[in-house]
Amino acid sequence: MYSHALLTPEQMYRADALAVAAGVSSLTLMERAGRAVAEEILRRFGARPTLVLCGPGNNGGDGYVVARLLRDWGWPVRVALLGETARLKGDAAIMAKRWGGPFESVTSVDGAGLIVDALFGAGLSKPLSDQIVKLSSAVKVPVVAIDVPSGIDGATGAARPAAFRADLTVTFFRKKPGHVLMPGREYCGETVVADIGIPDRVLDEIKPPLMENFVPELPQAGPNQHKYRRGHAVVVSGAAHQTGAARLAARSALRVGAGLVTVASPKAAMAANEAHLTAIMLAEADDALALGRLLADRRKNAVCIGPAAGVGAETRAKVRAALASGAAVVLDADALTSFALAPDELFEAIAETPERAVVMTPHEGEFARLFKDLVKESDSKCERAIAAAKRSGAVILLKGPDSVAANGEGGAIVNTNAPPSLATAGSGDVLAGLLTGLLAQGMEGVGAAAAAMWLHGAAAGKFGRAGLTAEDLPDLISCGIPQNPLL
Ligand SMILES: NC(=O)C1=CN([C@@H]2O[C@H](COP(=O)(O)OP(=O)(O)OC[C@H]3O[C@@H](n4cnc5c(N)ncnc54)[C@H](O)[C@@H]3O)[C@@H](O)[C@H]2O)[C@@H](O)CC1
Ligand SMILES: Nc1ncnc2c1ncn2[C@@H]1O[C@H](COP(=O)(O)OP(=O)(O)O)[C@@H](O)[C@H]1O
Ligand SMILES: [K+]
Repeated sequence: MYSHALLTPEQMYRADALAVAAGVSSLTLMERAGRAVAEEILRRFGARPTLVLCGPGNNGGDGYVVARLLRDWGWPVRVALLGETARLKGDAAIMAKRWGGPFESVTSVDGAGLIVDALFGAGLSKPLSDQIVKLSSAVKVPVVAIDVPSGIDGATGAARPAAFRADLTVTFFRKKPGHVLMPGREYCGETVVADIGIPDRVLDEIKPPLMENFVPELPQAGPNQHKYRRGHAVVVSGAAHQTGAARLAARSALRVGAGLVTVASPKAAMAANEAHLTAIMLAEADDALALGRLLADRRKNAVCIGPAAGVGAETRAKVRAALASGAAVVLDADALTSFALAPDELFEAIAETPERAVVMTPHEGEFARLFKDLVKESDSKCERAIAAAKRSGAVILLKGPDSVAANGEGGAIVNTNAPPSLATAGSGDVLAGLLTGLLAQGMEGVGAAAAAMWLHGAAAGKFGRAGLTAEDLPDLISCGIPQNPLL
């Protein structure tokens, strides 16, 4: 448990304090932190002139340890201090003394072949000064950041207002949200988590509600499996000239293991759908009433509405019919936009049957339409998704390079395996279909959302760097997952 937890800087301070209370000295933690960074440097770089930029707090303290060890191992090392040695306190002051070498002031990065960024870590409390911003943009050599690249907010991943661009970031015990949320993830380069001896059991007290996504445990078909036991997913088709999105979703639902999948089609779109469907079934549902009748068959236990559904009253009525059916519901794209002028109507309809799963899959634009006041940049993507889940009564899968799945209990999972090739038309439809197929197989809301995000990213990852189209994705989904690169 908690092996993929993300700790905010505050929770990390708590973990630190609990470890100290359990008998590990804070100076030992700092020594191990610095040693872990120095060892990672040694693994990747040959000896070269190294400049360690140290800030006024414990991040700087870790920096002195790195400087001392690299120097003792024969590297040419310089230390630059932001502030004065006389003002250093506690463990950082002790480690500065142990370094024992000269201190320069933080003015330039000239002459360095490697920069160790130990300016600010968890304690970043205000925006970087103009001088540091300038310095960060002047760096042309590899950067190894201690804990987080200076300027990145560990809680949100935001750059305040700029940050060092690291090739390698070494953090301790667990990652922070800022390591996985954008833009922080990009600024970190490769992120390594080092064990510095903080016992895992401190997490039983902290109970961190955020985590990084990981290889999902998927429903398994046993030898006595029967297609009706694997769920029946329904995907609502758009109008005659907008049927492709629903078929992408339907194909993905089938591929991910739903026993049966039916496309519920308007009468005028039946011919187009019929021409393209084979294993997937087709049923006519011309309006909300007909959709309600189709979903009255309780074996149809998960329904997806939104991909190219059309924006307006008809889609709103179909959403209400889906929500009233008792099946698990995935609301995507047009199903969300259709409620832009009256989001509370949607939330009230969801509240009528609180026991079944509803998952909404907005991208940032759709999110802003439904949750106008939850778009403040100062809030982390996790906080925004959690607030939206609490308000709407649905699981929120807020998409992007760092998709977040959140539930109303305050938990959130950040996905990190999605390559940028997924930014292609129709890939969201595939995600919605995967989610529907997993819900049909009985997965609960946030678990299904996390698994769908992971499968989606893994499928795209199997393709080359360019050329991926949404049509390729369903065929790249294999549920015998390859080894997770994150583990
Ligand atoms: N488990 C832990 O929590 C451990 C933490 N360690 C290190 O300790 C660090 C946290 O140390 P601190 O709490 O001292 O925090 P930092 O060293 O990150 O920064 C705090 C200091 O920087 C100043 N400051 C913050 N933002 C500034 C800005 N933009 N411009 C100028 N000054 C600014 C603050 O006033 C304070 O003096 C971690 O990032 C990590 O590197 C390690 O020593 C090992 C264990
Ligand atoms: N830069 C990116 N890196 C990784 N994944 C991305 C990126 N941009 C978009 N995605 C993913 O691609 C999908 C796009 O969905 P969406 O915005 O609904 O597009 P569409 O409506 O065209 O299908 C989402 O799952 C999103 O998380
Ligand atoms: K740093």
